[in-house]
Amino acid sequence: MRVAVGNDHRGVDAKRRVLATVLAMNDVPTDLGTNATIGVDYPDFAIAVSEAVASGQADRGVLICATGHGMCITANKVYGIRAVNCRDIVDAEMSRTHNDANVLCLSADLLSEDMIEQIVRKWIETPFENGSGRHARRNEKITQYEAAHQKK
Ligand SMILES: O=C(CO)[C@H](O)[C@H](O)[C@H](O)COP(=O)(O)O
Repeated sequence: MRVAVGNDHRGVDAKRRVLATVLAMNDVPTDLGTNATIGVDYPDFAIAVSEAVASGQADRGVLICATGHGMCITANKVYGIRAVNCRDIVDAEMSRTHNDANVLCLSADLLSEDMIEQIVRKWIETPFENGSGRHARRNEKITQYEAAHQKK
């Protein structure tokens, strides 16, 4: 699996753990930055990662900022992105089984690096469940709304 990874200045150390985790799972990470610890703007990196996923250059994306909120808000503006902010492995698992989430957002400030590794592992290894079609039907409703209201 190809995994695009991005972060703001608050997520540089946590991003290194994410990259190492993805590699250890024999998946292929791409670091879309930043490696700067001076203040940057999280939307720049959320958009880069989300567009990589939306265009098919990456299969999934992982984004890290102080809380994960700013990354998640931004990522969900990109057509086709289902981004979630996960704080534990139940969040990670259900966001895959029920929501088919394709971008994972993480808090660098509120999660330990060990917890980040556990979340990333669970989120990458968990397949979409479909749920006798009900999860796919709900995702399709989101996609239809998104397509109908897309502005050029
Ligand atoms: O969007 C966020 C918070 O909701 C992100 O966590 C950012 O990392 C955070 O806002 C950055 O804050 P800073 O004071 O500029 O370091």
